[in-house]
Amino acid sequence: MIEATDLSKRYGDKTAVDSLSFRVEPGIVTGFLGPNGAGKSTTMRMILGLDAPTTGTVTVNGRRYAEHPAPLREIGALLEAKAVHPGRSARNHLLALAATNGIGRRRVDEVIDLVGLREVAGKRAGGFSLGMGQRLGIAAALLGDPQVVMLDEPVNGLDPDGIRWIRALLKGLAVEGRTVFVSSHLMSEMAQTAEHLIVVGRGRLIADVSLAEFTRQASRTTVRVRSPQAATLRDLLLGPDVTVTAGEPGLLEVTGLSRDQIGDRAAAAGLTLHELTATEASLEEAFMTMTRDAVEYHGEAARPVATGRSTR
Ligand SMILES: Nc1ncnc2c1ncn2[C@@H]1O[C@H](COP(=O)(O)OP(=O)(O)OP(=O)(O)O)[C@@H](O)[C@H]1O
Repeated sequence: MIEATDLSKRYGDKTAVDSLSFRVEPGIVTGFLGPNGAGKSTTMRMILGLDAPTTGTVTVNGRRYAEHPAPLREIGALLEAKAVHPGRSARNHLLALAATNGIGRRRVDEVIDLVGLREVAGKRAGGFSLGMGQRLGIAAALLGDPQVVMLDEPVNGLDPDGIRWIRALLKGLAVEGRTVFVSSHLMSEMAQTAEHLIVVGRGRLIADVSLAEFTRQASRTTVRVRSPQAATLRDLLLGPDVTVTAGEPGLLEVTGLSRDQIGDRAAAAGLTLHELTATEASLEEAFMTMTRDAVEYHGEAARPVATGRSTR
């Protein structure tokens, strides 16, 4: 388990992480989601003791990283920056890491097999593709057979095969009962991978919610209805929990009724429909709305982060 309590990090007058409190539970994949610059990498660096918090604490399995006698056995991490000697083979890189952490050679071969690098284990890591480099980084993270695995944007730049492989690996690690914490700035990616979401914006916690709950909240359906008798239809549909917005002539946008209910009511009243389309807000849209609100609340410096990511 990872537990952050009132965790903050300031660089000069820049607050990268702002009073974050959350728990990352074992047995599931938890997504750490936020737009670029939200403070995800900084938080992960503090979890690993690479950056000292300005205030607050963060523990891994009940202790700060540095207080663990063998931290690699508690938490394995892959941060964005790679630290592999390009002239060294994948196996030698892992052997060196294992030796300095009291881990046996057998485990090196195990992790090489686990990440599918057996055939290239003797080759120079400098010649590795991005995907192979990522696998090597994950092998290093798993070397100590840690209960907690943490990856910063692991699918960035990977091809679909690599992405599928990482998703399956993360889910497998969670099924084994491990704590799996993975960051991304893409809601669509987290929707495929994570069961729980911790969402941050401008260093602050915006949501700590299951994916199922997030999806339920996000998926408000709107039905587009086009009819030559739009005004009559509008009066027919309006009710206590129903909103009807009139757009261009003949077009209505309805929330609070399903597509079928609208079609049935129109048919019963003998009204003609030219279009009846249900549109669901995508998770990506819901995420952007959520982070944009938080970002705006915290001032104009954040605006480009939110608006710049708009897909529309
Ligand atoms: N060493 C540093 N000195 C000054 N500012 C920093 C430093 N490290 C991070 N920041 C700032 O803190 C904020 C959070 O950065 P961080 O890298 O943690 O965000 P992130 O959510 O990981 O973003 P990304 O998805 O782009 O990696 C950013 O505004 C960044 O510019």
